[in-house]
Amino acid sequence: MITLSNVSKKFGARTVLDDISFTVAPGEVLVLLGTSGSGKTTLLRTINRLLPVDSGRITVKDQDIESMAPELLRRQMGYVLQHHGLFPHYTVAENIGLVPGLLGWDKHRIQQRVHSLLEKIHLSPAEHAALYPAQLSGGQQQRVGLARALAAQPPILLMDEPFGALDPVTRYHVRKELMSLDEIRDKTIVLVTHDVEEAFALGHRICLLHEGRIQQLGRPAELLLRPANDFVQRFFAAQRLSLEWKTIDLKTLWPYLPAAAPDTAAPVMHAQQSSWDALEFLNAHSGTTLNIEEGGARKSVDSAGLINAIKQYKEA
Ligand SMILES: Nc1ncnc2c1ncn2[C@@H]1O[C@H](COP(=O)(O)OP(=O)(O)OP(=O)(O)O)[C@@H](O)[C@H]1O
Repeated sequence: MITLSNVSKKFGARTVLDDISFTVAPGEVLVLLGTSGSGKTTLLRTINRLLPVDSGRITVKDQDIESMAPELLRRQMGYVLQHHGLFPHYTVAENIGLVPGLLGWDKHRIQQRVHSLLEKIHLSPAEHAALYPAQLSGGQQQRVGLARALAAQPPILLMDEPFGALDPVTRYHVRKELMSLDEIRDKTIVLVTHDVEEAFALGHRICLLHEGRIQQLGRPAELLLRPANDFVQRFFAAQRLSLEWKTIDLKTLWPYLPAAAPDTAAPVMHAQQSSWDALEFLNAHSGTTLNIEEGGARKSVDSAGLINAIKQYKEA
């Protein structure tokens, strides 16, 4: 869907993107992660031609973006910003209906789309459509920012720290709710964050950048368990333990779970869930066991058995 080949960019004498190549598959969520100033936003902005590259090539659906009119390119890409980027003097409905209006949709169709999006993001058309952005909470503004990006149904979403302006609790809830919307599910998404937990929660793959260079690009578990270099290793060091538990699902642990007879009274968790989910459950219900179900088979495990299984998996 999106391919970058040897993309480089300088600001003055400073190289901010250095020979970046990757492909984002249709329906994939690629997270650009890295320290401040590593080039994440610059990279995102080259994809919709808000910034020109010095060398290299970017294609969207196999078409070189340089050969496309910027407006046509941007129609395929919703853009979500940290500070929502809503127009302060437009109402919520006008902000969301902006792009469909530019595309010449008729008024009735725009109104229907705005109402349906407001309902999806859990705002009430009657209560919120006529308000101005300043009359909304930060979380509500961020929802409207996403609705605006989705309005004309672009196949691609570019998201720059979309939850970055929210406090940690609101951030977690808004993120969970918005990223599970049906409308989001089939989008191809490139999302910038500096939040490691967020990258692991949202990314099918993570591209870790440092000083404009890709340090490693791969599935979250690959970066964590097979770091390509010392930088990658150090980057995740502080959160390594909890990330490991979140990254390793119960299916992966299956061979190391004790082959105990299932406790018929114990609650059941499907093996697609993470070992973190199982650990949290067992911690919250001390003394209990949990039945893990995988392809019709069940194994029974307690906290000690789970910790032991992780240990064996990592040693294997
Ligand atoms: N328009 C510009 N002119 C000159 N330098 C710029 C410009 N935009 C960004 N830079 C520089 O390019 C480097 C990369 O910036 P960028 O915003 O892409 O980093 P980032 O990884 O998104 O950082 P952050 O997480 O802090 O937003 C930084 O050193 C920044 O100062």
